[in-house]
Amino acid sequence: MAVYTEVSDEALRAFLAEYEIGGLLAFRGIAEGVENSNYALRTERGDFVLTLYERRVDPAELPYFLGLMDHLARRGLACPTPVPGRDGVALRELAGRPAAICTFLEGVWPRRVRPEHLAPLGEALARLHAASADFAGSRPNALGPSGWAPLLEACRARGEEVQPGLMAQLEAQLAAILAAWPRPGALPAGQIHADLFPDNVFFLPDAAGRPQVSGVIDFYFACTDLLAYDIAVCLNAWCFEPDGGFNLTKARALMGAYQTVRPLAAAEAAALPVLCRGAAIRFLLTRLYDWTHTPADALVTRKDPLEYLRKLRFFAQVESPGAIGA
Ligand SMILES: Nc1ncnc2c1ncn2[C@@H]1O[C@H](COP(=O)(O)OP(=O)(O)OP(=O)(O)O)[C@@H](O)[C@H]1O
Ligand SMILES: N[C@@H](CCO)C(=O)O
Repeated sequence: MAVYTEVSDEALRAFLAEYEIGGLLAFRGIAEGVENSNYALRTERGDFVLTLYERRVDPAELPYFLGLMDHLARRGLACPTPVPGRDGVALRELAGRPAAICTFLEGVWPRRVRPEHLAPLGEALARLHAASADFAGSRPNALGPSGWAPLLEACRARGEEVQPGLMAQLEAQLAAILAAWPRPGALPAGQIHADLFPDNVFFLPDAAGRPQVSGVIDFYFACTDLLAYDIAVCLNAWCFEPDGGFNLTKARALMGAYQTVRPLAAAEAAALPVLCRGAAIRFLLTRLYDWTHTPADALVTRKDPLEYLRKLRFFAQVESPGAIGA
């Protein structure tokens, strides 16, 4: 489910008349994703994705997201490129919602992550960081360290229903993470994706059958924060096996390929364990919030918060960055 706003054939044709992308041949709602309404469009000029921005996206932040995608695409990163209308404006309105059309990216995201995915992922992430170095915009990370305590409070009333004792554990973990968090200015910062999970990275095989990144999507959590925090998000999202075990081979492949493009400073490598704990508690808390605030019969699939409690515990006992591939 991710078509909250229905668009009639007629309204879409009128909307497309504002663009120079040819006449509409076909369109369909895209079921994946939970935040926004997405439609795949085929026009006389090719394939596109139409997004109508829904409740959780602040319209004032859309110029940052679209500007960043445009900037990265111009620098050769395979990410959706916002398509402007005839008047040069990409952010428009359709069916009462802010809306934009972006280029369609080929490829599929890995349902099962294999070690071969990690090097192309690491290289793509480092290229994203390098390519955004001269991007002029900025956006504070609303889901960064200063947002975690308020999120925890918002979960307090019902968090214990998920697991008894959970809130006390999270409080202790959060206090330890915040105490060890890098001071402002201590590590390189820039534009980060901040949600680079497997379902946001498309792959296609090269001539030898090896997976290559064909697209990075969903920049709607992107923000200005520590670059190494993006690596920490990936270590959480890509390097654990279904049985809960941490896969060091995957982590090393990710880190090694990242560093062929942007070598980590010693301070970044040293901070990686606490950044991983921070990333784990971020996804734990947003999942816990959704779990405790979304009715069980809602159309949206709730994600398991406890998966991230296990990851948080793993990273809390890591003693050296080498144990997680740095
Ligand atoms: N530019 C694109 N090219 C090809 N497919 C795309 C593109 N953008 C989105 N999609 C498809 O739409 C689906 C949903 O997109 P996306 O992940 O951005 O949704 P969302 O609802 O905004 O975010 P979330 O994943 O956070 O719920 C993707 O899984 C993908 O199948
Ligand atoms: N990727 C996130 C959802 C969007 O932030 C998760 O798996 O919890």
